[in-house]
Amino acid sequence: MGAEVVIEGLSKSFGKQAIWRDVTLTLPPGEVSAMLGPSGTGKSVFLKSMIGLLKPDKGRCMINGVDIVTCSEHQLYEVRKLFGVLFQDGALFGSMNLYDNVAFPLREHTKKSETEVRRIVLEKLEMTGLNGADKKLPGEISGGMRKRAGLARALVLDPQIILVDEPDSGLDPVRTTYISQLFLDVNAQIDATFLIVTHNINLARTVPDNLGMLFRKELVMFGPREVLLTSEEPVVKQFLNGKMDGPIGMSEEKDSAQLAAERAMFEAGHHSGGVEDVSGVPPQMQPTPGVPTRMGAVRRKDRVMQILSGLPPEAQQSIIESLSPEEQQRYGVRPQRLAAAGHRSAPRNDGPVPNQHQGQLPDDQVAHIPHPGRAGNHRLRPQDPGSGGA
Ligand SMILES: Nc1ncnc2c1ncn2[C@@H]1O[C@H](COP(=O)(O)OP(=O)(O)OP(=O)(O)O)[C@@H](O)[C@H]1O
Repeated sequence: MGAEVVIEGLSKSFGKQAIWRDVTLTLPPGEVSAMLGPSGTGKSVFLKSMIGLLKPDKGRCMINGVDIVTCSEHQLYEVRKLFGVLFQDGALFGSMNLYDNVAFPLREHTKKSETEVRRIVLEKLEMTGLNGADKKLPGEISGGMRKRAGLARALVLDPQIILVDEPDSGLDPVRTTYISQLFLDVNAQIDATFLIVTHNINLARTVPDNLGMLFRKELVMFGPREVLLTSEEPVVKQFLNGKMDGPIGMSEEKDSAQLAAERAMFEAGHHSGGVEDVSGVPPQMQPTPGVPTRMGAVRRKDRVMQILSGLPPEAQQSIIESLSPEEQQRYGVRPQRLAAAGHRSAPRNDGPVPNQHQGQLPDDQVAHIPHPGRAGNHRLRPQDPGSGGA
């Protein structure tokens, strides 16, 4: 099973420029998580901080009991072996063919024989759909193939955590879906913990188990996908819909004057972009038939049902509706439309909520997002969990 990553109060700045502060979240082992955020909000910096390529100013990032913010160089070297990283362009060596690119970490970091190296390289090339492409140079293949080769290389040291930086960059929507399918298939096969950084809304809505968003130097939210996808928070809705209407502006944020001027313009009929209203929780993509069951998804179901009563009502409903009738019976929950007809819809176990920040966003973990033109901070809050719903 993949490693759990526990991040507490992590902050990063470059000189006087704060990138993000006080980020707290847990990547559950073997689950697929994604981090959204407008350009420049520090998503890549976040990934680099997780593998110790950049040093956060404060906070903790615990992996298998080691805090990579304060650990020794030797410990960091060991922890890094747990990671596989897929960079935007695959980060392949242009002068090496795919075989040598994929073999590189094995030759560099292990004492495996060339026979063993060959077995592993061919296995990973097959796993990523690159059978027969081993002699090609990176310059001779498509962007999608380069990304798959980058993934094959990220897999050779049997990583427990896989970090993916903008997998859709340079890819058309169909190829983006194929690489998303590959992530889920690989996750099912090796049960590694995934964190994907992306702007791609299709991917964000259909691939991960958990979703988070960075904005205005804060983690706006992080938790089960249903929480963000049903959120009424303006910044989240605007981002999911790709419209100009909302707090995100050309260079990340708008001041109150610009916000008001643009609002008036859109109310007067100016097109705010986007073609349709993106809302709700679409079904999650599944591993390709024949690929093993995703154990991360199985564990996630139990985990989310344990924290269900602490989630916003809309998210609770979506989660309940995504369960089969048998699962609803097993967990003792029913969809709300049945509740309206007099049935019970809340989980029967209303005990303590473990690991609350995985969705409930309690007061001390809700991001404080300063809104321009308002006195004090506006707190992003889920709807009151007690105000209805499941
Ligand atoms: N090594 C560095 N030194 C100084 N500033 C940096 C460094 N790396 C990143 N930054 C700054 O940190 C900010 C966040 O950059 P980052 O690339 O993480 O954003 P991002 O959210 O990944 O953006 P995009 O979605 O456009 O890739 C930017 O303002 C960038 O200029």
